[in-house]
Amino acid sequence: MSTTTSTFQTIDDLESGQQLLVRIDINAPVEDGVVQDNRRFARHAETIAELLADDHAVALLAHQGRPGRDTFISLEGHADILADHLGQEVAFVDDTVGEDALEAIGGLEAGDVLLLENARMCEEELPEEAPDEKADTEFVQTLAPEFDAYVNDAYSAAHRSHASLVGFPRVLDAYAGRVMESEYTANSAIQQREFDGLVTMVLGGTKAEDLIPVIEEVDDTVDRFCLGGIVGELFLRADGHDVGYDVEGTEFFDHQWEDHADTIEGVREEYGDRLHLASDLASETDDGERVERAVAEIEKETSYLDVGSDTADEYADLVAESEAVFVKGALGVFEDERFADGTVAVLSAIAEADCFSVVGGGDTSRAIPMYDLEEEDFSHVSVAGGAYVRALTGEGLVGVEVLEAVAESE
Ligand SMILES: Nc1ncnc2c1ncn2[C@@H]1O[C@H](COP(=O)(O)OP(=O)(O)OP(=O)(O)O)[C@@H](O)[C@H]1O
Ligand SMILES: O=C(O)[C@H](O)COP(=O)(O)O
Repeated sequence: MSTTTSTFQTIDDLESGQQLLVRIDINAPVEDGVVQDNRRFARHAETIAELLADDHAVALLAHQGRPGRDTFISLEGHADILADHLGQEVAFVDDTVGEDALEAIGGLEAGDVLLLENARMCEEELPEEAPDEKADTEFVQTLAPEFDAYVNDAYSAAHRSHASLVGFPRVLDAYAGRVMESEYTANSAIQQREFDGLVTMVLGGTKAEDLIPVIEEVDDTVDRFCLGGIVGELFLRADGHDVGYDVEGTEFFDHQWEDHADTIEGVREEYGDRLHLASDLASETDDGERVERAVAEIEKETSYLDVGSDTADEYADLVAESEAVFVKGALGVFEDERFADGTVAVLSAIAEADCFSVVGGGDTSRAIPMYDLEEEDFSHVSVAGGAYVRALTGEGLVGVEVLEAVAESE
């Protein structure tokens, strides 16, 4: 693998004993309102431990979910998971930028860690705007003076132009943490690789809006795309099948369809045989059993939770004959064993094949330990999802670009 030298300052360049604002990405699965551990916590704990060992006081900024979704919750439970990984207390304050937050930050001493409340609970965090506009927000202007420097360890969120990611590095001296550094190096190197054999991209999960632009951008380098999850159903809908519609209170499909239907149509026409869609899907019966149905016989008023076994076999065969396989997003709701077949079939085929492979996604990468697969059987398992596939296209990540701009101006 070729090496890529980072062009930002890292925590190696920090003087000891400072008051630091550290952006991490512990956006994680939520089950019944309770946050679940994923690989991101352990990875960020390593950066934090290193900072504490260097006598810094650390305030952590992070987000969880998106407003309006049931994964949009407080970070209180995240502090406990992080504390377990870190082996020390992580204080939590249910405020991000108000008086309580400022008081908690003011009380920090060397070796302390404080997690601030979900940054997306601040109105100014989310709208995607240019870094300078984000730097001008009250959010950034209020918090920044409390700190000596800013560390961004959130590579997996670096594709978002949000205040906590791009605003602070415009006003504070800024450094990359260890996760930012290692994911940047690994993902940039992957983008530069060339393959003689077949390259397959397996795309699933819930965030179709992140994947559709990627499908267009990597057009020349990927020989076939295997689609599942929400993005797969949206393509089936474009094919005229009765799936890819919101039913039973889901909010995955219709808004993404409204935004991307034209692009999906265009991609279908242009890519033809290179696009592989599910030929069967799995859902749950009233008795809680998994049942499969051929796509031709699909019913509109049903939630489909996995690809069916014919599709899983087909995708596994395509993986087996590939020289390189890139996975982003799960083919089904693998957290429920009944709907893990598609995801596990593809991951197992990769683990058994002699191919170069990358599996990305904060949620998706959890399937590897969950189904007793070995991380060593994959070339790279990224804690990043949207950011990793965007990096594959060669497009810059705004959160990385602002760090590079700081380094250039030094
Ligand atoms: N048919 C489906 N219906 C509902 N959820 C699905 C379906 N198929 C897959 N999923 C969900 O997709 C999730 C994983 O993909 P997703 O793109 O949302 O996140 P990710 O892998 O963490 O990537 P990122 O890091 O970009 O968030 C899994 O948690 C899985 O339950
Ligand atoms: O999980 C992720 O991919 C990042 O935390 C970004 O989250 P978002 O897709 O909700 O912006």
